[in-house]
Amino acid sequence: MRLDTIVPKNLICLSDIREYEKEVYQDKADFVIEKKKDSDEFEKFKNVLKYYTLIFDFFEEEILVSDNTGKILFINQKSADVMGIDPEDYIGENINDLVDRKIFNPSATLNVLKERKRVDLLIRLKSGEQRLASAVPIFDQDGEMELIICTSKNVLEIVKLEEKLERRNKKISEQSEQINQLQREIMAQNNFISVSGEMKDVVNKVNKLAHFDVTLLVTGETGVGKGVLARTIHQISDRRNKPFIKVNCGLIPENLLDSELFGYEGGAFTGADAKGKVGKFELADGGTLFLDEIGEMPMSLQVKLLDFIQDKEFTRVGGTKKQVVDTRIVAATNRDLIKMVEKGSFRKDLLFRLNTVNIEIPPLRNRVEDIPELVEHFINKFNTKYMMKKRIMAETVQELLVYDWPGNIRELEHVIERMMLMSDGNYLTSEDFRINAASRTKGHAEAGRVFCTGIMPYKEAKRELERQLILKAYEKYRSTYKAAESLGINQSTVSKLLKKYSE
Ligand SMILES: Nc1ncnc2c1ncn2[C@@H]1O[C@H](COP(=O)(O)OP(=O)(O)OP(=O)(O)O)[C@@H](O)[C@H]1O
Repeated sequence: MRLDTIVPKNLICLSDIREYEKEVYQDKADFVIEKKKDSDEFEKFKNVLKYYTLIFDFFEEEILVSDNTGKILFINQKSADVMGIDPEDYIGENINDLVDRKIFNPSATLNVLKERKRVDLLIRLKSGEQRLASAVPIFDQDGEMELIICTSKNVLEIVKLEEKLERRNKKISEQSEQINQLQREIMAQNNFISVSGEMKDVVNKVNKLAHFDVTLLVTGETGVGKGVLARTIHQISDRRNKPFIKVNCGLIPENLLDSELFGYEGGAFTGADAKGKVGKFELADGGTLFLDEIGEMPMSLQVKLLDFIQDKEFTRVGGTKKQVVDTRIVAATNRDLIKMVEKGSFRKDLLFRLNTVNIEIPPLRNRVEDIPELVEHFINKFNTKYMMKKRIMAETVQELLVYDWPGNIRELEHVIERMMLMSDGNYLTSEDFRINAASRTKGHAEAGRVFCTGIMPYKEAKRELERQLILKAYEKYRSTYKAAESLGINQSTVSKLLKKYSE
């Protein structure tokens, strides 16, 4: 409700309102009624006046309104209390009188009268207390100054608030420094190397996202570090003291994956434990479930996973009761899930759910600045492991920088290990690299030959050949389907053998 719609038109300034109010309270209603005969309007006005007086008196801020000559029109209760005066004694007086009586000094209102613009200044009250006064001029339609509204507040309170704010900001920055420190320590503990700008961007993204309970999808070629990153995310997150459970969806045969992930009730199927079994989702309750090679997950389980992401509940195999767990999902893949959706082998709705936030780790060839530090890290690691004291020639590092690294960091790690084991001297040379680099071994594989270098029991040799073939194919493709295709066998055989030889 606007005041000017209620207040009779001839009562336009606050001094008139105050007068009007006086008339009301002094029972001189005749005068008012004579001014405006409509008694309904008068009643409405009386109420509005009452409300506005109440509202202004309720304000914590001190308010003093004067006209364009400095004549005081209105003083709210808080202002009167602070100045130690009775408003009635001063309504109609000039601001100068208050200044002369040293009720306060200087006056922001008097400054506005001179400057015709907003004035903020520190004033001192008779009590010696300081206040911050802000006075603003109000102009009419013709640009004439009509009113000056002056508000003032306790400086001490402002200072106290500022100090409080400063203390809080300091605490926040200390806390965020502690978080940064923790993040740096975790990265260091995990030997997570990120020298390049590309990897620094990844680390920044992880640091921002780790604390939010959002499902994450980590993508990148094989061996770029998706697994290490998933563990790092868990350790940075507030779930760090709860379990981190990893499941490689490509390593577990399709028919077992459901019960592995979601568990089963006693006697759910032939051969099942009579007591039932808790699945990985439950084991990871409160923590993180890392679903590696998510692209290998069968369609039937994709639906179940999608339901879980949406509702945080699932049913064990052979059960009917809904299990509710607080498990965060971090998934990873080196496959192109968009293409898989197009081909119909991955659910579009699941991809959308997983892809809410995607962290893409670039291949090593696109962030060669990381190579020298990674090389140093792996040399130290294998020196400790094999009790060696080997180092690398600068020119060898140069060669490592220009190599393509199709198997990324995992390949680099294996090449360094091979070089260290096979080299004769204490310095790894370019020759060592050329002999042990993956491109060399690739040559043999492409030739499709297997050499026997000695005699051993037939069964043992067959088993060893099978083990090497399966692990090599999987290491190269990181997909049981692709590995199966390259070996000319079916995917379930690859899954079964991988499980057998990975244990
Ligand atoms: N930033 C890094 N700093 C140090 N070591 C790393 C880094 N990233 C990866 N590694 C190392 O490289 C190897 C491969 O990493 P990881 O298994 O996480 O790769 P991945 O992308 O999950 O591979 P895949 O797709 O084949 O499962 C591991 O030994 C890991 O410790």
